[in-house]
Amino acid sequence: MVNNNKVVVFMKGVPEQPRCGFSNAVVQILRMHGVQYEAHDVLSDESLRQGIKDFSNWPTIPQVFINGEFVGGCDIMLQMHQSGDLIEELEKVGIKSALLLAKEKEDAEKKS
Ligand SMILES: N[C@@H](CCC(=O)N[C@@H](CS)C(=O)NCC(=O)O)C(=O)O
Ligand code: FES
Repeated sequence: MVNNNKVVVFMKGVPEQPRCGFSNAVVQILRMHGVQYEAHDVLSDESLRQGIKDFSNWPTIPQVFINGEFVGGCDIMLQMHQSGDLIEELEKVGIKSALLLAKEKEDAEKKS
């Protein structure tokens, strides 16, 4: 499952309707960066809810995987967003963040 897409998210609810503030925060961060991802609702599958915790050895939901590797939950994603590390991690797997694109556009306009 974690290899189905470059970015895979295990969350409570669905991206269109998150059912927890922590899951909602991850959805909002990924939206800001314009990232396409696959999401799984652990509330609709109790075995997935426990299974993903055992798999990543991380006790809570949400969980974000990039290129099959566990990256973190809400706090880590927020930290990576604020530090700029998220842009770098996405770039490593060939995803260009929408925030980076916007910044490049702005810089180009300043020059011209
Ligand atoms: N500090 C966590 C917040 C997430 C969290 O605390 N999740 C709790 C409440 S939604 C959780 O998953 N508890 C276990 C469960 O509901 O299965 C993070 O950075 O992701
Ligand atoms: S469902 Fe209550 S804090 Fe996430």
